[in-house]
Amino acid sequence: MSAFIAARLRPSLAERLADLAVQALIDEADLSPKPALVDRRGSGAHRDLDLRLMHASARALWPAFHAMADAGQSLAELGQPLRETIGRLGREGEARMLAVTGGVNTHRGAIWALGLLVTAAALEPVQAAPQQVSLRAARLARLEDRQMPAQAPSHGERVRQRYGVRGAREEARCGFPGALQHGLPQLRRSRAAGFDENHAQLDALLAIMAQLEDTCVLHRAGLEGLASMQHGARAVLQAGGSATLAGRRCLKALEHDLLALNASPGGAADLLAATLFLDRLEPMLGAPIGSL
Ligand SMILES: CC(C)(COP(=O)(O)OP(=O)(O)OC[C@H]1O[C@@H](n2cnc3c(N)ncnc32)[C@H](O)[C@@H]1O)[C@@H](O)C(=O)NCCC(=O)NCCS
Ligand SMILES: Nc1ncnc2c1ncn2[C@@H]1O[C@H](COP(=O)(O)OP(=O)(O)OP(=O)(O)O)[C@@H](O)[C@H]1O
Repeated sequence: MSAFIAARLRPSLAERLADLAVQALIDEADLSPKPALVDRRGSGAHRDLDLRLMHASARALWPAFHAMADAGQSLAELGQPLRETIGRLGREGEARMLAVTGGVNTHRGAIWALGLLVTAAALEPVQAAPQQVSLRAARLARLEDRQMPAQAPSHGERVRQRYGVRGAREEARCGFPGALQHGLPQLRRSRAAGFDENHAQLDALLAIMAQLEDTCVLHRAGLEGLASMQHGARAVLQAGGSATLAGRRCLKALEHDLLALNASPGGAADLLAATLFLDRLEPMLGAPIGSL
């Protein structure tokens, strides 16, 4: 193969970042057994979601992530034009998601979190450590999007007003502490303890759930649901994590409690996808191009 053809077959940076984001969404959806969320076993607490829909939605978002990465590279400056461009691309991504799912919200929070992270990664791919990328994503999230159309209050908006919690916007503006301070450290601790990747990822999800003010849970199950999620997740980790017999017993109890309350930790699931993206980003960018 000539060097010219080989160069044309290499995936671009934007393509690799979109691949990584979509893969993080697919892996998050597939991870099982997640308490009350869509996974390989079923739909959890959801009546309008299933695994096939989550996969179709994740794949349909590839062009949106690609366009955000492209914008990061071409505008090349962390400022208002980039913020407003990715705001528009994020809304177009949501519209595409809704078209593919027949109006069901499969990935609203995930488009927001991963969209910011993909853009932040594309801006300065040589500074790809989780801390560096999430800091740039936070700076983007803190900029106002003046083009944002007025909308009816979202579930998150209503919950924020009712309970005074922070929600998805603030989580991003603070640099995704759920992923950086809880998900990622737990993922790496569980791997270091010798647990397999599936259990390490489940433990990472539980570490996020143990402290997050998840507006999905608050919307469906109020403060009682939030307390159940946080205490139940903490109990699994304190029992030794999802790989141990005692931990698995607690995980079953947690799922039982969440299903009884119709609560589903969708925000924590989004932050697990963000955790997986950040965990894989630096190794992927350091690898020779085309090796993904
Ligand atoms: C910020 C978003 C998520 C809206 O948030 P809001 O809380 O108002 O809406 P809503 O309740 O519909 O969805 C929030 C979603 O975030 C996730 N979530 C819930 N709680 C949390 C939390 N504490 N932390 C992080 N994510 C959470 C859940 O998946 C939930 O479904 C987003 O849709 C948005 O405003 N996008 C605008 C387009 C944009 O600017 N995009 C930028 C580049 S992607
Ligand atoms: N595996 C998963 N299972 C369920 N939800 C998930 C999963 N992964 C991520 N999520 C997130 O959860 C959110 C969907 O939750 P939910 O259906 O409670 O939201 P909603 O549309 O606000 O509420 P409702 O469907 O109760 O009216 C999505 O924004 C999505 O990003």
